[in-house]
Amino acid sequence: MISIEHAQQLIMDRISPLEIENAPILQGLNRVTPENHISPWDIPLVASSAMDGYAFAGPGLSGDSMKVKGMLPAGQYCDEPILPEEAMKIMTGAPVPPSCDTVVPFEDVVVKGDRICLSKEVKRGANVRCPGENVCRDSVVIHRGSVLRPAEIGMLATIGKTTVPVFRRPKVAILSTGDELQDLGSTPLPGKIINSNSYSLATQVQDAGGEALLLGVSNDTQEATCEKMKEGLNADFLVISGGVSVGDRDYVKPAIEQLGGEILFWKVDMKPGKPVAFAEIQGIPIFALPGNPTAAMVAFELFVRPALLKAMGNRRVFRPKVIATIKEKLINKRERPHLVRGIVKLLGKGYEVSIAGNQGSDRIASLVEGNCLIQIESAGAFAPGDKVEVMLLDRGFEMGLVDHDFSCDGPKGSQVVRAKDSSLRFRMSS
Ligand SMILES: Nc1nc2c(c(=O)[nH]1)N[C@H]1C(S)=C(S)[C@@H](COP(=O)(O)OP(=O)(O)OC[C@H]3O[C@@H](n4cnc5c(N)ncnc54)[C@H](O)[C@@H]3O)O[C@H]1N2
Ligand code: MOO
Repeated sequence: MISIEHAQQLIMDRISPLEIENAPILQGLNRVTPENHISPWDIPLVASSAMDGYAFAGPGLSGDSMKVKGMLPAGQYCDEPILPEEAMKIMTGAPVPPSCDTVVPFEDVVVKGDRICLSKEVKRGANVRCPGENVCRDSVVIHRGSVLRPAEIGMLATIGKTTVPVFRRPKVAILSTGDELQDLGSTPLPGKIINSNSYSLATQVQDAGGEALLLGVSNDTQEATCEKMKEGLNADFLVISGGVSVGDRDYVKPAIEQLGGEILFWKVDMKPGKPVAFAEIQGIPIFALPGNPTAAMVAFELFVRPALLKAMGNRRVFRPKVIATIKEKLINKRERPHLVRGIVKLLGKGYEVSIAGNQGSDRIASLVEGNCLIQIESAGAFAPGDKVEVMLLDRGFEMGLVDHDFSCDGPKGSQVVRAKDSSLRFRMSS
């Protein structure tokens, strides 16, 4: 059994960034660009007004009077000379006429017929944006390796780009294994359950920026598992859930071997998620995650998400961690480090974390209610008030915006009930 960190290292060593493609800028969001982007022009291109007001040749003294020659809206250029003791009415963003260098806002003049009178002193150059002041021609405005957020997309548009080179999104095939699985849209028969992992894992892929391809379910035979896995080898990654432990019908490892794959590790010293395996078949990275829904999602967070982010050119691939004050006692009597699902809140005095209900590896409710993982080593113990490191799973919480409060009243006619083990409260219509 290897450590989480060692497993992550082995994975990262095997993942290289995918090819680069030119995407329309609207499809560049949250992706990484491998190139520096240089502005072909100055912004503003010519000196322009920062205020709605009057342009004139400055400076101006309080009481100075000027004749207003006309009006310049944004988008119109005027090279007509403006003489001393003359001014041009000008709107924000309009080019300042070449014979002017100063703008006085409307608020600082008194208008008398076709003349204005300055009500205070105006320094030369006031309220004028110089050429290149915002963006300088030939300067790098976005550096290679940047993640394109809305601000970067806006900057690309500012410098006239319609497309942007970005790393390709990985195609990630998702396969669930197990005779007990029924398709979504049916009601589970005794002994059966709905295949939920395909959907949680597919959306984790999407959330990371990848493209999920659902392969459906393979039955618990080695032949069926091999057949379905072969389909997944057309993708960039294959993520499998279930069938990777030591049960009589756990065929994922034998199927990988039958397909000539190399298993790089199996079993990580962690709970949930111990029986996770990482392999390669024909150069395609294969993640075999445990079937337990929470174990599968936690293992995805730790191992698959960073790999997908690296493939998309990201330098920061691991979730951020913060120090939080724990509200309850937490003890790990197990032999494995435990990744406890928690609820972290950003309060005025910093982060505070509580435990998200029952921590069974099957309890997806702990991830519905929770938004972070608290790692506690084997035989570790935290007392209320201790500072603990928590991994934020959720972007709202990176900014401390979301408050998971399940106690609010539901719609009229509904009542709040608790799941049997009180890990989650939810609403039921009466
Ligand atoms: N004797 C041992 N038994 C088990 C061990 C062990 O070390 N020795 N490890 C346990 C741990 S830890 C885990 S985790 C599970 C993982 O087992 P598998 O990966 O082989 O998963 P399955 O047995 O196929 O399923 C486990 C559980 O998850 C449910 N499941 C499976 N697929 C889905 C799906 N697509 N959607 C929703 N739920 C799913 C499945 O019905 C089982 O209840 O093994 C322990 N056993
Ligand atoms: O490690 Mo398992 O993942 O306990 O459920």
